Amino acid sequence: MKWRVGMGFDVHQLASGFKLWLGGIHVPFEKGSVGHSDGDVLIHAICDALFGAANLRDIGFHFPDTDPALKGVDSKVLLQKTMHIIRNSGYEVGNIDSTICLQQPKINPFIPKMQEVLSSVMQISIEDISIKATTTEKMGFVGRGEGVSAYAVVMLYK
Ligand SMILES: Nc1ccn([C@@H]2O[C@H](COP(=O)(O)O)[C@@H](O)[C@H]2O)c(=O)n1
Ligand SMILES: C[C@@]1(CO)OP(=O)(O)OP(=O)(O)OC[C@H]1O
Repeated sequence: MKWRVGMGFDVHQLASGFKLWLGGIHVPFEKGSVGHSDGDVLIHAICDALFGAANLRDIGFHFPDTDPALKGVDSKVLLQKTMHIIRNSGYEVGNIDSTICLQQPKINPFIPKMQEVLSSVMQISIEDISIKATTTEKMGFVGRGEGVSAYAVVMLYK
């Protein structure tokens, strides 16, 4: 069996008047993520980790932020399309580990639902999807509440 690792990282600005989408679910908060899409930073990091592991460029290559058809798109649709590309290349997902960097709100209570939604979209087991969270102890752009970032690591096999 051939195993390949990939990593993904993404950042989105947080601003009032936008919804906070994370891991495919809406997290109630006074600010939301700004993006060409719905700004789901965790899904974007996972897509980049998947593309990276398969050496298939990145999310912006496949889904350009200049494409008017993608304005406001649900990132779950992008993840579904990404999985299609990955499976068409002969790969299956081993497991995912990820970390969301967000000063507030606390997202631990939402993680089981995110795992459930991502499992359904990606057609992989919940047990293979790890989601963690950290603040940055009030330092930097995340700590000041100006943005949210996410890291993801994916193992693929074929
Ligand atoms: N947005 C967040 C950030 C963190 N958590 C949880 O709190 C723990 C402590 O965070 P520190 O940044 O102070 O280390 C962290 O391990 C997470 O379990 C969270 O739920 N949501
Ligand atoms: C998802 C895409 C496409 O709608 O747009 P954004 O929501 O701006 O997200 P980003 O992670 O900056 O880049 C990937 C884009 O191509």
